[in-house]
Amino acid sequence: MALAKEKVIEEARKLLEAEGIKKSISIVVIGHVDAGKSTLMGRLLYDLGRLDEKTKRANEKGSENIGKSSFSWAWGLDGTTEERERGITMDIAQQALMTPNRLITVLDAPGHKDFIPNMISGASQADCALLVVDSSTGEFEAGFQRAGQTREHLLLVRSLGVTQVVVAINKLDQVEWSQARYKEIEDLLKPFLVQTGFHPSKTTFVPVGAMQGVNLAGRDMEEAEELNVWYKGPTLVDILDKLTPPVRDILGPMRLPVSNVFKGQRTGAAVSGRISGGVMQVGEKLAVLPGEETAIVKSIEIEQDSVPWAASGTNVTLYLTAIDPIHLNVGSVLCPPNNPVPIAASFIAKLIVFDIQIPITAGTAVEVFHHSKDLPATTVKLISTIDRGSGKVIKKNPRVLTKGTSAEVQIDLRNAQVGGGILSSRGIPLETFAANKDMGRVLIRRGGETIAAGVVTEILG
Ligand SMILES: Nc1nc2c(ncn2[C@@H]2O[C@H](COP(=O)(O)OP(=O)(O)OP(=O)(O)O)[C@@H](O)[C@H]2O)c(=O)[nH]1
Repeated sequence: MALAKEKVIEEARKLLEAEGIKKSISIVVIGHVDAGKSTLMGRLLYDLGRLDEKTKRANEKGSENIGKSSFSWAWGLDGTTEERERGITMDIAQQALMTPNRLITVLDAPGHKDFIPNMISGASQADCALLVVDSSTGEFEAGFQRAGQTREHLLLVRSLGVTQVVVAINKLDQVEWSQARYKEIEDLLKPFLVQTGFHPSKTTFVPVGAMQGVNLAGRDMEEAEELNVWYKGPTLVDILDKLTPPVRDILGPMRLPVSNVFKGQRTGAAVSGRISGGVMQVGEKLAVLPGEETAIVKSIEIEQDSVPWAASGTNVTLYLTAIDPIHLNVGSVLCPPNNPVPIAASFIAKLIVFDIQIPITAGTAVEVFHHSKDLPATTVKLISTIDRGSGKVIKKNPRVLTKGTSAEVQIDLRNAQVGGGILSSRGIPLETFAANKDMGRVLIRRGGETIAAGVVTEILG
């Protein structure tokens, strides 16, 4: 028997307010190629008891066999997730970390070449970014200069509404744990972070050595001796444990943007994603947008546990009945049939333009990337350029948008059938950023390259 909605909301509220309960938060790991992202996460999983000895040893052996023993920690993330065992291909690897006060979902993008699109789907679900930088001589500079990914990733997560960032300054063992080098990198990054729109109070720096596990969960070890001479601050885990959790809008309408679809033979249709508003419960009927289909929630899983209901901010797997799995797609949105997400084909977005060579003009053919889906669109009208700091209009009706500009732009989806015809020409489920943060973030791409990112300010139709 399903509980009355009010009852579920009441229970959710009680649970959220309860003392001692772990607050959930999602982080996306970003940084230049080879900065040590996977090593850091693999080692952290191990230190926090999420990677067992057997897997660790198998990874060491496996990576040694192919002559890449220095990558053994990264294998903890890249090879053996539960999802892989179930034979599911994922856009982004998800891992859960447990710190004393936080349940942290880590969104890590596997693969190198097509990294940016994967990172984007991670970033569009994240509350916080963990930026890993390589402190070795020349390497930080390489990652930070124009073509390096450090700047681009930071700009991207910020323009998608992520406001908190933790910067792990890694590989300090390569520079003899030099405090001066640590300070130098911090001093170079700080002004850039402010300029990108991160408030200094939401920015934390931490020195680490991911490979040796120095200052991740602790630094009570021989390898940390040199660091301990000058660093008395928190460990990475201490910092993660104090991240500000997202405000959960449990009273708002329920929205579940689908980030993965599983079509198991035994289990039937299942979807996963992070609830971005409201509450849902077993037995509830949900609309699957875009389209006319509905489904019934057969069961809800959080972290492999079956639960009767789930609230906004939680990553869930839903098993569904009364629907043909053919109607479930990555990018679909599940919501109550009586309070659906608007379907939009034309909207205004506030964008930040990336480091592009060819400027954006009115009429540029682009792709809108929203919740793991790419859709053909046109920048119909360049409304104004905006000062990033004050938010004031600098120029109305600009002729072109060049790199680094902030602007309001009208975007129309083009008449095209996409992704097996499921997302039709009539539009996509979209809301303004003010109504729902997760539903109101978009990326603009051109020829596979991300050229701008931002938030939806108005739905035109
Ligand atoms: N000396 C040293 N090497 C490290 C440290 N952390 C990572 N590495 C090495 O740096 C290399 C790259 O590490 P990865 O974890 O694969 O880096 P990544 O950022 O995930 O790389 P991509 O997935 O290619 O973007 C590996 O050879 C690691 O062993 C560290 O603290 N010290």
